[in-house]
Amino acid sequence: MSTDELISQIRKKNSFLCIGLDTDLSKIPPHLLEEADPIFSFNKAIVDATHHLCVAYKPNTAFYEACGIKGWEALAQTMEYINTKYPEILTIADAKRGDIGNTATQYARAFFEDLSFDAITVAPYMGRDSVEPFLKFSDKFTILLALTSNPGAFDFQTKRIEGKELYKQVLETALTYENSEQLMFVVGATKAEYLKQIRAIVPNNFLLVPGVGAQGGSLVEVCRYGLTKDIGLLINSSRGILYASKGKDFAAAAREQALQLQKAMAVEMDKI
Ligand SMILES: O=C(O)c1cc(=O)[nH]c(=O)n1[C@@H]1O[C@H](COP(=O)(O)O)[C@@H](O)[C@H]1O
Repeated sequence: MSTDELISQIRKKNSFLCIGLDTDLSKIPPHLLEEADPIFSFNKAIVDATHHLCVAYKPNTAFYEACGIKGWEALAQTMEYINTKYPEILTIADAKRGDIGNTATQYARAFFEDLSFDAITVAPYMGRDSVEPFLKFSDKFTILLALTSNPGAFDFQTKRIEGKELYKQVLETALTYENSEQLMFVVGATKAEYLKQIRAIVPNNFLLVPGVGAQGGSLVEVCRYGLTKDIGLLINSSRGILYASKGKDFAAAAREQALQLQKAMAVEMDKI
């Protein structure tokens, strides 16, 4: 998927919502546990109930890997379902990979070729040769962690090295990578006050912003400095949507939560 196609989907749906498919067997409605593949059944119901309100789905691979082969199969089935039934929707593998070049190439093949994801989250710590193998896939996005939503973000990311915060150096250096126009950056919604400075460094790249809802980030605050004339934002919510109800109405409850976020996004888009 190209950036232009993503922007056109956002304008069509009046939404820049990304729904995180962090499917946790201990949190899904108990009646689904009787099904042959509870993870896929849950994801299918969530996707069918919310696809018109969002432009991206982001399965976090940890939740699938934790279930072994069955989890991996459920992830593959979920991807096949979304890509077949809703091909216009961006799919993000939240895998947070990062390794030396030849290994990075295998990660890229696993998620872009085998599972047909449109994008993957990548940790920048190992530098250029660990990121560029992902960027070689021309129709795919590589989403680099810049300033994350968790408290531990202050351990390293905001520390100054030679006078400049590490997350700023990540942004600036990543822009020198080959095919950097295919980069997006992760900025936590809990760090909204940093967005003005971040936008000054990366005015054009999309930002993936997790941390609204369960982690306490504010959508309005994120939009204040993050939104650009070409939108430039994907705001993610996982638990706040997926687990709105543990009853048989879980998909309708998820749709309602997604609708509230979509409506708030439409208001923000009207301001630009
Ligand atoms: O890369 C991510 O998606 C990510 C980066 C970050 O800084 N913070 C963060 O919460 N995430 C992911 O975004 C999702 C947030 O989930 P909720 O807090 O339930 O909405 C989880 O899958 C996290 O792993």
